[in-house]
Amino acid sequence: MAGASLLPAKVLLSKRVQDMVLNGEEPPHLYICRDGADQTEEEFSTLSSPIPIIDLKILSSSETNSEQEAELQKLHAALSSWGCFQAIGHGISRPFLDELRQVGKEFFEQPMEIKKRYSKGVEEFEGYGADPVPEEGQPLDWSDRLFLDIYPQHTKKLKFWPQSPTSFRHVLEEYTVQIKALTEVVSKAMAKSLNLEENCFLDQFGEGGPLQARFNYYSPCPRPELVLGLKPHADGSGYTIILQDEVEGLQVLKDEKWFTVPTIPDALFIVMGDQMEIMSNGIFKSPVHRVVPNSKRRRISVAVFYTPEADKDIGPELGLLTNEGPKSFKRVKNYADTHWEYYQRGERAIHVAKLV
Ligand SMILES: O=C(O)CCC(=O)C(=O)O
Ligand SMILES: [Fe+2]
Repeated sequence: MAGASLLPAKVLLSKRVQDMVLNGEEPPHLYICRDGADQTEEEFSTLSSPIPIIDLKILSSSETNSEQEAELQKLHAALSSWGCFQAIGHGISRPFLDELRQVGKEFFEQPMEIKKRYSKGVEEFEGYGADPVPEEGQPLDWSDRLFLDIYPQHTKKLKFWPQSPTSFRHVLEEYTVQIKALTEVVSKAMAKSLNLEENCFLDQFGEGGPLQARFNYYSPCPRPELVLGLKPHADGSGYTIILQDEVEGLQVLKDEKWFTVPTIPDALFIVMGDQMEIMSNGIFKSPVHRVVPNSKRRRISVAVFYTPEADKDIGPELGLLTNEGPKSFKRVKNYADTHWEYYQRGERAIHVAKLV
């Protein structure tokens, strides 16, 4: 144990957190990033309620009525203050969401030798493992992941797609179809909430705007106050759609306080990434969020990142640029790569696109 805690990041990241927990190991030093002195558990739970809930069913109807107008205003308010919302009425059935949670759980709960068939290299993104080695001095996340490119079709690398549980591939393919449809509804609603032409964001993403899925497995931690399941960050995506299980852990930073995202079984949590903040000229916020571990229960989530096509220039929608609201961001390309460089250092990247 004592020896294990001095291992370098590269070696630690070639081990799975899940294995350390099964072996009864305490977090090695490179995972330790907190002294347990931030907000208490009680404070988190009392702050858990105000994250807005938006009914996408109301927003997906093509005819505009007063109910839709009110929901669009709610969406606009949610994204300009929180940068995130709980989506209900999204049309993906509860039994299907349960199936996705189930195949994710079954994958991680298999013996290590089966999971290792889908292993990534420590410097790679795709496959089973942990994030690539961060820069020196950066803490490691108390979690394991399975990261997969899921759309467009030609980007899929099936060697990383689990064959067990046997329904994994089929369920993820079906989820991809449903999420792709959802991105259309959400992107159009966001445009309408800003009084823009409804396809404007979809055009910026491009038809081939990639979708990438990350199955996150947060093992319980014997010293939860010392580590994080996922360090504080804002996403580099356009936006991210997160399916949680019944265990809380995701928190969003607002007004310098951490708010726990409640678990709602049939809701999808949608959080803006930096590229949506840029495209909305800063009206929508890309919030910092993190995952705190639990001492007893494991938590699973499935995050799908929706990102503009890599080579496409994106920038603030012209319809938002007025004398009162001058251009706040320049046009950028391949922002996800820049975001990653900064993420590795524990920093945000959005300033690179900012016009002062
Ligand atoms: O596990 C979660 O709920 C959040 C995941 C997340 O923020 C991410 O993968 O970027
Ligand atoms: Fe995130």
